[in-house]
Amino acid sequence: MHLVKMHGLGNDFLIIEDHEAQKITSIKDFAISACDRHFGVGGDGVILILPSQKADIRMRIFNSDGSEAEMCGNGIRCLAKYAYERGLVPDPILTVETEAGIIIPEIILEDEKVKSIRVDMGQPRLESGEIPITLDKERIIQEPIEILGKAFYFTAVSMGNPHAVIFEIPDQWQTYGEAIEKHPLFPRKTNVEFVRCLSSNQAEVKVWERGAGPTLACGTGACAVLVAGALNQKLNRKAEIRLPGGSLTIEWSSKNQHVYMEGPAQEVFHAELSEEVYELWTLHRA
Ligand SMILES: N[C@@H](CCC[C@H](N)C(=O)O)C(=O)O
Repeated sequence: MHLVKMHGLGNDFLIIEDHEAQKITSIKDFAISACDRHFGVGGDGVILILPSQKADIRMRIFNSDGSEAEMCGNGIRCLAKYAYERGLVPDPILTVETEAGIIIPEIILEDEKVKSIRVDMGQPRLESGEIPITLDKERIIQEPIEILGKAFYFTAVSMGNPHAVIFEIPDQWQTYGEAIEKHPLFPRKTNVEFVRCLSSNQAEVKVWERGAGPTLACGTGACAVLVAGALNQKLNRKAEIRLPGGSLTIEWSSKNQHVYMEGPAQEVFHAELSEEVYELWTLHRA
């Protein structure tokens, strides 16, 4: 099986095209084994590039625990670069069908090379039913929650996938992140962003991802931080979101309310997975 490893700010993915993906019997088991950093290839998730009836191509994203997510911001930049450079799409502006709807990445070229990818991420969803969250309130903005004996305030934003944004970075943020991910308030679990605003144009963020744990970056998470920051008058509608793996520029347009994310994507290596390894992984998971 042929796969390509890519990353967006250190948030890393195994990219697999449709004809190769058809060889996989259980994508959940495959994602767990392949993403293992010791016994597998290593990655935060697996991305499948599939044909689409509604857009140029379709993306499916599976976290390293095998769960499927609706959207992935860093992943869609990787997919866009992959698809453009291999001629899977004709134009630098492409449409991608995701479980969160149609998303539109635009390849930004410099000297005919891909410099960055700017993605129209669509409008954020703020209604509690759309997050989803089981609180009887229209929107969840600076809502108190007690986690492991500590009081937090969080703002809930969906970028197709759920995010809980907290304007504080506690020492034990990973422990709190894991507990919030699985809190019963979130029936589909949640990604968690811990934020320190450095100014109205810059924020530092630590991310605990649903289904993957701490990652070096999260594109949808950065978008959720900007939206939550603007809603709480902590950030302007355009800001640099600094993640452990690097920065993303995020803008929430006041014209169409769409969120735009710009950042890089990098190819790391190609791999051929032997039948022997695939069988070993299958046995290991059985
Ligand atoms: N890292 C991604 C988000 C991947 C999915 C997420 N873990 C979820 O389950 O929602 C990003 O860059 O957005």
